[in-house]
Amino acid sequence: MKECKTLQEVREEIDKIDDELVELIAKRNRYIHQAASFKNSIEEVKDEDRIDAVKQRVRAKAIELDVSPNMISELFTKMIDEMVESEIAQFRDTTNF
Ligand SMILES: O=C(O)C(=O)C[C@]1(C(=O)O)C=C[C@@H](O)C=C1
Repeated sequence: MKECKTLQEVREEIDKIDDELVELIAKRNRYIHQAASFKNSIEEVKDEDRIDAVKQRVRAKAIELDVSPNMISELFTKMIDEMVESEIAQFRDTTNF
């Protein structure tokens, strides 16, 4: 990690990380759309067991990296909720459900 000399430099680094985060979320979203094509029902699209497993995994990762697990849980809950809705919309579009 870079040792910054000024607040301006810190903010430039934060901006770069924010761009990377958004790019990664967009990439995750594209995989969500691929996932829809492997599913045969709305129950499969909204797979509660898998959602729980994802959330548990990222909570454990947050603890390992010393980041608030509650913050990570909230971020992932919001992100997955939105992605499930968009996966359902895509599923309905492609299956005329
Ligand atoms: O793993 C899947 O089946 C996905 O579609 C991905 C994902 C996720 O966002 O992680 C989204 C919807 C599912 O309900 C479960 C998990």
